[in-house]
Amino acid sequence: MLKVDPKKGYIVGVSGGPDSVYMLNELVKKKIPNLVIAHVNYHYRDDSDLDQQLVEELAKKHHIPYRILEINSEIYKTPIGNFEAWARTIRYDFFANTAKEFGYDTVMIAHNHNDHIETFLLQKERNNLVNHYGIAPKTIYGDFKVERPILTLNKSQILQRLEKQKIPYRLDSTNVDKKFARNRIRATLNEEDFPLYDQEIKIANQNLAKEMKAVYHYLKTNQVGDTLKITPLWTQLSSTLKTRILYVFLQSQNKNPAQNRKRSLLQEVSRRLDKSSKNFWTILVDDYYLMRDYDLLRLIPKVRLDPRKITIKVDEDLYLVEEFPNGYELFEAIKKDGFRFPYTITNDYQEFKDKLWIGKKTVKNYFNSLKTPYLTRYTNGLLYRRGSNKVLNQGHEKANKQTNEYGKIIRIIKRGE
Ligand SMILES: Nc1ncnc2c1ncn2[C@@H]1O[C@H](COP(=O)(O)OP(=O)(O)OP(=O)(O)O)[C@@H](O)[C@H]1O
Repeated sequence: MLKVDPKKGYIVGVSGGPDSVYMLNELVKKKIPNLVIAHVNYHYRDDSDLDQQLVEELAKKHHIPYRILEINSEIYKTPIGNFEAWARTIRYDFFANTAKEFGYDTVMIAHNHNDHIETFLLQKERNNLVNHYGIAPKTIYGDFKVERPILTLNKSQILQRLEKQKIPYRLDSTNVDKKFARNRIRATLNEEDFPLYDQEIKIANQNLAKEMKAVYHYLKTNQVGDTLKITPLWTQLSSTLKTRILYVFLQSQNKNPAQNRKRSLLQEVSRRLDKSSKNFWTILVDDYYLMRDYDLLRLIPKVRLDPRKITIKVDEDLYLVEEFPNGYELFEAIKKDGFRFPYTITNDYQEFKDKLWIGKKTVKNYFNSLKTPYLTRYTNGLLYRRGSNKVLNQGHEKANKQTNEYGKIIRIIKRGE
């Protein structure tokens, strides 16, 4: 059992199954004073009340405060996509709330050695991109820590000890409905092979740590917020490293595509980045775009690129220029043109790149000659008068901080002050 600090307070996740009942019993034996038991009754199975009953009895017997979360079974009338993931979020959020209530910062969970090995084999089989192989003894969930004190104990050891000490438990409810793949792996697992797997996991995690060093080295010099620079060095990196750099880049921006989508998406991005002839492409992922913009890879919320077209008919509409990052430039262009309303403004680059002209060039050729970033092309507004194909502004200028200031002026004009 991992070290437990008797001066600290802990939330203990007890399902009523053998692992968590054993863990709780060990903590009681160690006389850890500040424990709180947390149990979720999902009401997913008919006998889940018996699990809750056992947990409550244990809490009362050992004089440990406890919190129960009961899920209303009505919720199962509408289908829940990924049950495991949903149940986990409910559980961890409840643990977090309980920890907050008691002013503690750590939750104890009873994953065992078998869970650890099974997880690793599943990760390997699925070729998952992960932050750690197997189950980590300590992790972070939001503001609190998750510790797994019995991670080195085999299931058989736990069952034997429970048997020996005549400690009652409920059949591990959480395992009954475990996914097919895990059950298949479980059925073929032999605890005698665990030392071999442990060695394999150790090496896998060591290699991962080395890889992460290279990843951070690249990101340190080439990532600025939601933008990743693709340097000439990129093509020389191994495909594994490229995939992982992209993975960590997305994670750093809280963009985490579902596991089954992740690898294929990152491979696709990596493949496209290697085709250096294309300066621009986008891939829509959920509510954001991954955009190649010359030597940059950008993450952009979808709404930012939505094409818009507005008309400015009178003075009172002038404030609408603020909808575009180059609002200041647009206002200046209207002023220079002598306020000859109506004007149209659009950021629909795709639609107008060959139809509108800036000087002697089409918008597309004009921007290409200046190597204007595609983000600018798709967000900045182009100003023209209806019936004319002549753009009255330059459109390639970066977003201007003065926009707001001019916005104020525009509002003042609007109010006629
Ligand atoms: N209904 C529950 N109430 C309280 N604690 C629970 C409950 N279900 C699970 N736990 C805690 O989580 C541990 C792991 O349970 P289980 O193996 O079902 O989780 P998992 O789905 O593999 O992983 P995760 O803990 O990340 O959800 C249990 O031993 C117990 O400590």
